[in-house]
Amino acid sequence: MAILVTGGAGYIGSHTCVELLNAGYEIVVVDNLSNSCSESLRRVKELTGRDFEFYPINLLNRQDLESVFRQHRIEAVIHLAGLKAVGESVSLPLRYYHNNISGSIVLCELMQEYAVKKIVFSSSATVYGTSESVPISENVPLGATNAYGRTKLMIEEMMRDLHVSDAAWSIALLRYFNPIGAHSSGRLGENPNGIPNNLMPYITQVAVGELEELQIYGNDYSTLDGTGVRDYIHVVDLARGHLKALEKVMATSGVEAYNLGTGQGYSVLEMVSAFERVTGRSVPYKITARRPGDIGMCYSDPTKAERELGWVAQKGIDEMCLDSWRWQTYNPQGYGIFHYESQPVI
Ligand SMILES: NC(=O)c1ccc[n+]([C@@H]2O[C@H](COP(=O)([O-])OP(=O)(O)OC[C@H]3O[C@@H](n4cnc5c(N)ncnc54)[C@H](O)[C@@H]3O)[C@@H](O)[C@H]2O)c1
Ligand SMILES: O=c1ccn([C@@H]2O[C@H](COP(=O)(O)OP(=O)(O)O[C@H]3O[C@H](CO)[C@H](O)[C@H](O)[C@H]3O)[C@@H](O)[C@H]2O)c(=O)[nH]1
Repeated sequence: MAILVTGGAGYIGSHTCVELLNAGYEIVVVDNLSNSCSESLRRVKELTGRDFEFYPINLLNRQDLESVFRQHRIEAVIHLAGLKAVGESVSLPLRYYHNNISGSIVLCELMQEYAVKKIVFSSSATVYGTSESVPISENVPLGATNAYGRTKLMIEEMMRDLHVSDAAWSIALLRYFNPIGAHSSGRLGENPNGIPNNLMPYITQVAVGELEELQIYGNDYSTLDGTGVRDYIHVVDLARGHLKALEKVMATSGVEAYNLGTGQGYSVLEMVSAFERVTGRSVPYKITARRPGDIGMCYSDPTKAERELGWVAQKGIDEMCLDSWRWQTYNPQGYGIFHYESQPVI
């Protein structure tokens, strides 16, 4: 029996594969490499000393995906595959609805057909929309402010309806806060395409000299120093949260949402100074206008995950900064320029 990991070649997926393999699970990975490359999976194998099947397929291709269900006895699915760039989702909404929602529908249809009814889904704190009553717990009203966020909300709703239709479904909706950091080996990390949108990859690229300076989007929020506050979580802690959620969905049925965050908020300026302190590098910055759509403060109440999954984030901000920096310095070009067609078969 194996765990099917969709989007396993990506940032969070590759770290989750390492944790699954280290915990002794058999895995099967599917990923169309639209935002990743198979080098990450080669490194997952190297780091864990374990082998697994990888299928470079698109979830939207039902025949291809069905062949995976036919060839393997899948016990449960960890569904991370999806497009995630907020700005792009605003300009290309159909691409996001089609990829994320249709991909999830095809996956769930096949799961139903093959009687696999256990799934851990990558949702996001983005489903809390503009809610700023921190800390944010799972039961506050949901909303989304962009097409990407709406795909997450819709998939959550679709999965709830699946459980209404058949109580045997067992579903964990994991609402990630802000994943940063990298594997401590420096071999796996986030590999953004082009200029990063997110704070930590931008900071590391400034520190390494690839980008000139960080722009801090606004210092007039009602936070301790006026800059935006977020709940940064180490990607390895996040990956371990998937294992805890997996144990839960394997043991029970039902549908539950869980925040995966540390419960602690850090401002942009706090992040910059933590990074500078830990790495000894300076991060020049300038304060600019607020970024449209941003909120001032967002951090989790993670107590439900602790209570029901037995999961607590362990890694602090220093380790997050150091691991992000190690990844950046060891891999200045990320995984390099990889083209799916030219990849060796692994
Ligand atoms: N990184 C974050 O800040 C964050 C926050 C909240 C939620 N999430 C969600 O977590 C999941 C993983 O995020 P990530 O940061 O690892 O992103 P990522 O882009 O690194 O990984 C997603 C993977 O899914 C693959 N993929 C996309 N569409 C596919 C399709 N139709 N068929 C097969 N594979 C497909 C991509 O090639 C990529 O490898 C995503 O669903 C994302 O929306 C991420
Ligand atoms: O160059 C930058 C980048 C970011 N920021 C600031 O840094 C903080 C974090 O920004 P990120 O872009 O790293 O993260 P967000 O919280 O804006 O968004 C992320 O987390 C959300 C969930 O909370 C969604 O999942 C979303 O998809 C994901 O990108 C914000 O205050 C932002 O204004 C800057 O000042 N300069």
